[in-house]
Amino acid sequence: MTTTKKKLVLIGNGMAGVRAIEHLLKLSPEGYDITIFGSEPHPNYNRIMLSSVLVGGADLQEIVINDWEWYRENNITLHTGHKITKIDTDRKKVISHQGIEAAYDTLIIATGSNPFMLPLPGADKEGVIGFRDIKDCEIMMDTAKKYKKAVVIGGGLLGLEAARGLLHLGMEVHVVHIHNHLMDRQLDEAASRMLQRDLEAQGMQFLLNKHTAAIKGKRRATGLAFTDGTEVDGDLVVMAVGIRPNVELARAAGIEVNRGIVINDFMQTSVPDIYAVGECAEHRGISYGLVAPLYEQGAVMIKHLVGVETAGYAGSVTSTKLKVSGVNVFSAGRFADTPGTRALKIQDDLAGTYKKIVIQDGKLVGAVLFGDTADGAELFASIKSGESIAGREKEILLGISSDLLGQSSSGNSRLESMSDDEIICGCNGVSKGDIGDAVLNKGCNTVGAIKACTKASASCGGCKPLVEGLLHLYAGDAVGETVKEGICGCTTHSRDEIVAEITRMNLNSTKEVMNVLGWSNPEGCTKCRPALNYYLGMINPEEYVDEKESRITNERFHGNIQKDGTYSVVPRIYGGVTSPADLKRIAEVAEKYDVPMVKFTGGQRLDLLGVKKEDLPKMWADLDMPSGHAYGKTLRTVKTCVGSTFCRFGTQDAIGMGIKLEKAFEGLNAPAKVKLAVSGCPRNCAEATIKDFGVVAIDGGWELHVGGNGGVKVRETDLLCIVKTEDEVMEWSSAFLQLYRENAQWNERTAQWIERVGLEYVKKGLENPEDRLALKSRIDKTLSLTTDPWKQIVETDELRKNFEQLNSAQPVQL
Ligand SMILES: Cc1cc2nc3c(=O)[nH]c(=O)nc-3n(C[C@H](O)[C@H](O)[C@H](O)COP(=O)(O)OP(=O)(O)OC[C@H]3O[C@@H](n4cnc5c(N)ncnc54)[C@H](O)[C@@H]3O)c2cc1C
Ligand SMILES: NC(=O)c1ccc[n+]([C@@H]2O[C@H](COP(=O)([O-])OP(=O)(O)OC[C@H]3O[C@@H](n4cnc5c(N)ncnc54)[C@H](O)[C@@H]3O)[C@@H](O)[C@H]2O)c1
Ligand code: SF4
Ligand code: FES
Repeated sequence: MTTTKKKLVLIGNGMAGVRAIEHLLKLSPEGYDITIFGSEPHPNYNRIMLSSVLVGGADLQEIVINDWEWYRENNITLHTGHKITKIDTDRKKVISHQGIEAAYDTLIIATGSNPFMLPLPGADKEGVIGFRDIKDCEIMMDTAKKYKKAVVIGGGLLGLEAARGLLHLGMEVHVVHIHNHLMDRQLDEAASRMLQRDLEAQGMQFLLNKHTAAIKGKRRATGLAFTDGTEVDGDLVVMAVGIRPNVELARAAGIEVNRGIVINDFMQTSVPDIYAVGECAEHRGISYGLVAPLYEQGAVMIKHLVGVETAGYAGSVTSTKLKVSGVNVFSAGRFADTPGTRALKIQDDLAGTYKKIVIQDGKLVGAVLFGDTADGAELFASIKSGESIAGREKEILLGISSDLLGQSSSGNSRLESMSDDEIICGCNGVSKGDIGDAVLNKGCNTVGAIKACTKASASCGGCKPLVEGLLHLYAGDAVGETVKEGICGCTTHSRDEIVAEITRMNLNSTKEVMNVLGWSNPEGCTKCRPALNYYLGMINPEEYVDEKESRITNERFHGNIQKDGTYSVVPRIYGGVTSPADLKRIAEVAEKYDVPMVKFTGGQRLDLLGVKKEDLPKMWADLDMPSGHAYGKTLRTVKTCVGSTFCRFGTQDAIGMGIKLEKAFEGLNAPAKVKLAVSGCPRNCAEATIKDFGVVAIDGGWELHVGGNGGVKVRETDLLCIVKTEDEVMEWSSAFLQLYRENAQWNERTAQWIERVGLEYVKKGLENPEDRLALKSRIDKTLSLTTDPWKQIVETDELRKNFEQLNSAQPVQL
């Protein structure tokens, strides 16, 4: 007899909700039919890491916690970009704004928070944002390309991390704070002043004790006006003044709501079969805004749901660490001096360190650290344990980091006596047991390996001392050498070592490389898998079979995914020269498939935007034009000016040269995208001097320029050499691109590569004609094997079926 599974619906595809589902899958893998609705168009990602994305420490792909594959593998029905607008508690179903309905036996609400947007005059202007999601991050990155000045309102954790990111993006940043010291919710004044001084040294500017009265500007924000009559300029205003639990949906459904959705110790709301977890919930009067307590709530909730005996959730003590590089700040528990508490402080202005511990009834109840935060994890463990520190206060104040494996008052090592369930890494919900498993069963013998395997210490880094302590506890003498930086957390091998080993041992699959070179994470990650796939193809173009599944998402779909989940289709238009017939065909296809926007790109071609993924192969077939590879790490465009064909200044045929180059290099796999341009005279209308390879015609020849970039960090090219003939242009461009392909790191643009290795290195590599010809013959071999991906899919039944299967899955936007 088949038993029907219970239906579980989760509203909110964020950190707390999906973490709870992970627990459910462990405890009751077959018990529930799970449906998840998320209003963002992304799979579950690590919101914490948005701060790292802004400072270039991670890219959006790297912050995905569970990719689309995970949902599929676990038979979870996922609706991204679907906001639930109604919970019908009588009929036990939820309804999305697009009208999708899903019935539930159990409902979990995990809708998180909304940034609190100060209701100031002008708050609705363009350029006024919060900092909460990928969209906000993208707006900041885009704005920094066009504007120079940013103002952040709020000098808390979020505001300072946003400000650091904007500084990194090249903006001038003012932080406006309502109190007289920063991070007033986490730090006392002494620590806060030290923090301010260090952040000022990084270029951040502060306006303290300021009350914003209005946002200036007409359509777009241009700055702030304060109640004291002063003003500050800013083309971007980021509000980071706290968050508000997202409760409207629950309130409208008649669920009891206070500040957050009111829950009991098992995360049950006032309505039967409806739970709430995460920032949207309020437990014993507290709505938490950090992941560690939310993960704790989720674990208890799921045990309760599946009937595993558990104590109720009793609330959490929290700790925070500011994620700004070059500044170490830690705060935990009740850090303020209040009646009944005693505080011990030590401040070293020379070393720039500060430490305060707060004691009540012989127990540690709070701590603030600045400058040296190594003791943070241990202090936090002591606060949580509630152990007596009577008689040891000064010892603790003077430094207990060496005490990690020392004796606690109970006589056991504190780390040893922790239970396996205890969370070590709050940011990633990694327990002591998970770390033990990584060391004892998965061969991790360095902190880097544990990080790659479990994600412990991968976000704020605050737990690193505890992870180190546990590593020593479990591995003893087998602890590995201090880890040297590998290409990602899965390995300690550098790019050069990997390429050398692939060549030496003739390795020919990503799996083989990972096995042979002892990857700590046998599946690899989004950083190393595409890199290995590229290196293998670059070294062995004839034998290596490209692994589609190791490619970045856009390359798997042969189109750029847009923020609404649709795709863009950009056919190749060699040198920017088109014909009436091609234009007609593009227009017909655009009409036939209801393409919402047709746009000229900066690379002189047409972009059909907003294409449904199921229409892609049909459109490619109807267009019958090669892919423009607008999505890949490959040759993008060759921009040309009209050159001598029509322009009276032109000295050479720029169009002809450009088309020749584009036809030669289209489809070439490269470490990163590659853009070329050809100008017909030094007036340089094709902007060749901000391209990876730029060709500028001069009287009787061509200047060849390399390493330019026009993106976030504009870089003018370096002059490589001057040549006379078109054949020489082809020879030098081929040799240059192959040298770059063979030597650059994965994801490294030519501009970064040349800055790293130096122009002299490049010139040396190319100066000898024999070397040039050898490089050219290697690139020619690779180029002879390239095929047009659209055509291949259109014409090959099996590939088309594979694509359709990929298609029926969720899009991968990150
Ligand atoms: C930049 C930044 C840095 C941070 N750094 C840290 C840190 O270092 N350490 C730390 O502990 N915490 C940090 N946090 C806080 C942490 O990210 C949050 O506490 C955590 O993400 C909350 O998880 P949640 O699931 O409750 O909410 P969320 O992760 O916000 O998930 C809620 C999801 O529900 C969706 N949703 C809402 N309403 C609906 C609806 N009606 N229908 C469908 N979907 C809906 C939302 O779109 C969202 O995707 C940071 C937050 C930010 C923004
Ligand atoms: N490293 C981390 O742990 C981290 C990083 C980012 C965000 N977060 C979490 O995200 C959430 C949001 O962070 P947040 O910093 O916005 O919240 P917050 O409440 O911690 O800080 C907001 C700050 O803004 C100030 N403020 C309030 N009104 C103001 C006004 N009108 N003008 C100027 N300043 C004003 C407050 O004094 C406060 O210091 C929090 O839950 C936080 O814990 C954590
Ligand atoms: S670069 Fe020279 S040849 Fe080309 S369009 Fe400009 S002026 Fe004319
Ligand atoms: S606690 Fe933040 S990375 Fe572990």
